[in-house]
Amino acid sequence: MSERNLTLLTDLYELTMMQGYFHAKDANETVIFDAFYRTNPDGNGFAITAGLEQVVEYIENLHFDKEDIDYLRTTGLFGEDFLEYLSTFKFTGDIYAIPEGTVVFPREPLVKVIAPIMQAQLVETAILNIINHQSLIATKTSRIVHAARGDGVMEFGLRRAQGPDAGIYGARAAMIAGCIGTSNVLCGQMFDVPVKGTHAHSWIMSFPDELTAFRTYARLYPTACILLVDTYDTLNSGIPHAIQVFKEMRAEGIPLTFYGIRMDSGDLAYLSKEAKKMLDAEGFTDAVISASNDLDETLITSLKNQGATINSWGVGTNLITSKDCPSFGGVYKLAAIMDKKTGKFIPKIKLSENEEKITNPGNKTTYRIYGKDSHKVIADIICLVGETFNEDEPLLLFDPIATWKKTLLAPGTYTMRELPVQVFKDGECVYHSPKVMDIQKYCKEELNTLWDETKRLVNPHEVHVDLSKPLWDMKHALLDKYHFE
Ligand SMILES: Nc1ncnc2c1ncn2[C@@H]1O[C@H](COP(=O)(O)OP(=O)(O)OP(=O)(O)O)[C@@H](O)[C@H]1O
Ligand SMILES: O=P(O)(O)OC[C@H]1O[C@H](OP(=O)(O)OP(=O)(O)O)[C@H](O)[C@@H]1O
Ligand SMILES: O=C(O)c1cccnc1
Repeated sequence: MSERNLTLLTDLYELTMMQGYFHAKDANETVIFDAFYRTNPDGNGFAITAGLEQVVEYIENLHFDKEDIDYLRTTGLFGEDFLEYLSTFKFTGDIYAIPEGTVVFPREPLVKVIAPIMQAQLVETAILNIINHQSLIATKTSRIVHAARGDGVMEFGLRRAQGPDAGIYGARAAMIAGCIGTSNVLCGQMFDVPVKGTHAHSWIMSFPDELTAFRTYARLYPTACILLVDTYDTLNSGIPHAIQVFKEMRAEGIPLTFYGIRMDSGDLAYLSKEAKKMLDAEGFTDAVISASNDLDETLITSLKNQGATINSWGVGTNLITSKDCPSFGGVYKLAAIMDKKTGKFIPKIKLSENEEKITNPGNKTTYRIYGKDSHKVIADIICLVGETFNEDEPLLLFDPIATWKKTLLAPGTYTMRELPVQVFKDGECVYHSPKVMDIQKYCKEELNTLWDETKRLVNPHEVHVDLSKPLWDMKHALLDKYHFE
């Protein structure tokens, strides 16, 4: 997969603009673009950024093959001199990004591209496509995992994903955000993540009777024996038959290490409580009681509140498609253009009637501020590259819109961490993507830095993302300039 050439995975306008820059402008003009999003998906209090490894692969493989150029010629839009230029095209710029699995908030540059304008423009679409998709699924998964309150959540969505890529990379994002395994075997192979599963109704239906189906499965997979109990009658047939098989295994001295039932229909709260009683009565107190059937964070929360005894969750459709929030609104905006004479960046701003949509200009970075004792996030601050902070001095934070709202952090009460890292330098990758399970561990630590109030699923407490005074001043100088011009 890493060999895939995704160079033409772009919107046509990126290429027509590129050709325009090639002819009409200095094609080597260095610019800065920021990829960021404006609103957390699903009304969540944060997002989890994901997809950087695939962005790195995309940038590393960026080149126009002969077939790509031949195809572009057929559109009739591009001149031979431009097509000739494309034949030697490669990415030569710098990229900074917030590592995968990090908790992020609106307006923070997740990826910053500093490159000649033709290169920086071309990569817009693919970067957004990759980051938007995986960050969406990672954020959705973190909500589902949160609702499960420590129970394992398995990703079962491949059959319902919007095509193979959404299945593979969605499962990757789900693993980053805390699933304990995926049913997607290709994802397991590609990213070295645990693959897990039970069996389908067809297994039961293919045998003359349920008991024989269960016995056969138990003999084949005694150490991972989760039996699907709802094919015929959960309480009167499925669970009694499962118990009978577990008893037989016990009598034969087969260790019951990981065993239990899965329910895929009916009232999961009622059925799980009944199942627990029946299993406990026979001494199977540690049996797994797993459930699936169009689950999501709301249903899992409801089932928990109803006292369901489910301790393992299989979630497919609603997770892999992020069904109730199908897009992550990441955008890619020009933030600065380098003045060739001075080598300094000239900040650029996109105006809007909607204050939230006015972009933050300049060459920026983001710092996270933590309470020194609590180690929890206090706020984030977007500032200009080169600004320095001293944790032994007071730090004044102010709301960038309602500027009278201020917080003064006393010296020694807070710590700061810069979020983005350098990923490409002069076109060379200088970043090593961690393994997915290591990103999952890091993501868990990240979630631990949030107060519960920010993690709640409905009306979470908002973490403020402020601007430093120099950035705020720069932004407002530009706003004044455009207002008066
Ligand atoms: N106690 C419960 N409280 C809230 N929702 C539940 C409860 N039990 C099940 N559900 C959810 O209700 C939805 C419909 O469940 P239902 O029992 O109707 O499944 P079903 O679609 O009839 O089953 P089948 O797969 O056999 O068609 C599913 O999303 C399921 O997860
Ligand atoms: O419900 P989801 O969250 O999407 O989880 C995946 C579903 O896929 C399987 O069902 P199957 O495809 O056999 O269809 P079913 O819904 O009719 O059981 C499984 O039994 C789950 O119900
Ligand atoms: O292994 C399972 O139980 C499974 C896998 C995919 C979809 N539904 C269930």
